[in-house]
Amino acid sequence: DHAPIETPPRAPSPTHRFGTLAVHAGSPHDPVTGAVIEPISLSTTFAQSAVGQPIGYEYTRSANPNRENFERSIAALERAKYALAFSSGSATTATILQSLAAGSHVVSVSDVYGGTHRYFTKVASAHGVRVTFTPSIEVDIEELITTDTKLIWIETPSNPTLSLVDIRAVADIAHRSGIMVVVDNTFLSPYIQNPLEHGADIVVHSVTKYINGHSDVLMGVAAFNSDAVMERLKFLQNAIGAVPSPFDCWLAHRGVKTLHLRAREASKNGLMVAQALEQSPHVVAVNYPGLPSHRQRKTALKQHRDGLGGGMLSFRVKGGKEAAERFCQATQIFTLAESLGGVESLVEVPASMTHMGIPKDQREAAGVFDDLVRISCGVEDGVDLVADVRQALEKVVVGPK
Ligand SMILES: C=C(NCc1c(COP(=O)(O)O)cnc(C)c1O)C(=O)O
Repeated sequence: DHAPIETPPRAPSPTHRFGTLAVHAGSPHDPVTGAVIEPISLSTTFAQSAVGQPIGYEYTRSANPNRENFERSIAALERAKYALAFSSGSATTATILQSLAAGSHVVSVSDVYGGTHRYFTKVASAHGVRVTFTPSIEVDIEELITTDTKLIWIETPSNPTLSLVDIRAVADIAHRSGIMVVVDNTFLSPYIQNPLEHGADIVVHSVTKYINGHSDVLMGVAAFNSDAVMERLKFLQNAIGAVPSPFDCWLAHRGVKTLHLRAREASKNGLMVAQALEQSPHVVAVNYPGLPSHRQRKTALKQHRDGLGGGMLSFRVKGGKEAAERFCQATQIFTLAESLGGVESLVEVPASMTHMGIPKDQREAAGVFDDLVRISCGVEDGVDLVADVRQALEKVVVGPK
C-alpha cells in the first residue's frame, strides 16, 4: 500500500553532457511494452479514430516515430531546438536551397564536397538561385554580399582540403544584412563542433558519415533554433518528400549512441597519421586541423572540442597523380573508396573521384590538386594505420619507366 515510487523522468536533461545525451536523447522506453530500445515502425499509414482525427501519426512521409526519435537525438547533440532528417546529405542541401525564391543569391566557400558544388552549379542555378564561390570568405564576404544574398554556405573543415572558417566572424557580418549562415559540420560531427554555438543559423550533416558511423546508412539532417526555419523546412520536408526510411532512422539512432567514442578514437588516429605524413620525405604538405602547423590552428582551438582535429585529413604526395594513385593501391588497411566517417579507414583521390565533377581550374583554385590524397581515419588501432601509411608511401616513388 506504498505510494508508487516516483520513477525519475527517463528523458535526459539538456544539462547532461554529450555522452549521456548520445545514449539517451530521443530514446523513450516504449510506454506499452517497456522496450528499452525503440521498435521499428515500418507502417506507412496510421489509423484515424474518425474522419480527419488521427490517433497519433497520419502518413510516414509527414512523420513517423523512428524519424522523430532520431531528430530529437540530433537536436540535443547540436544543442538545437529542432532537427529535420532527410534521405541523404545532398537531399538536405537541396531542400534548404529549395527554400529560397528564384533570384536569391548564395555565397559559398570554394572548397565544398563535389556533390554540393554540383547541386549549386547545375541545379540551383537552373532554379534561378545564383551561387558565388570564394576561397577566402572571411576576407571578402562584405564585398560579395548583395541585396539578393539570402544564405552563406560554409564547410568547416572543408572537404577535402580541411580549410577552416571562423563561423562567428562570418555570422556577425551576415546577420547585419539579415543573411542566414549554414554550416556543413559533416567532417567533425556534433561531438567535436557545434556551429550554432558560434553564430550559425543552420547546421547540416551527411548522416551517412560520422553520425551513423558504420557505412550502412545514407541520410542527412539539419538542426536549427528558428521557428520560422522549422515551419519552412518542415513543409518542404513533406512536400518534396526526400525523407529517410524508419529503418534507416533506427540504424542511425543506434549509430549515434557511440559517436563520442568513435569521434575521439578517429581524432587520435588522425593526429598519429598526420604526424607520420609530416615526417615523410614523400609528402609535400599535410592538411589536418589537429596539427600545430595547420594554417588556421587558432580557429580549430576556438571551435573544436579540446582542439580535436577529427578523423579526416588530406595530403599532397610527391610524384603527382600517378604517385597519389600508387599510394591508394598500396594501402592494406585503408580501403580505396569514396565516403568517410565510418569505423573502417578509407582513402581516395578527390581530383579523380569525389571532386572529379568540378572543373580542373576551379578544383585547383580550391586546393584540390591531382596529387591530393584524402584519408578518413576509422577506429582501427592507430599504430597499424601509421604502419600501413608508411609502407604505402615507400611504394609511391615513381621509378623510371
Ligand atoms: C560522399 C562524400 N561526401 C558526402 C557529403 C555530403 C553529401 O552527403 P550524402 O549523404 O552522400 O548525400 C554533404 N556534405 C559533405 C561535407 C559531404 O562530404 C565524400 O566526400 O566521399
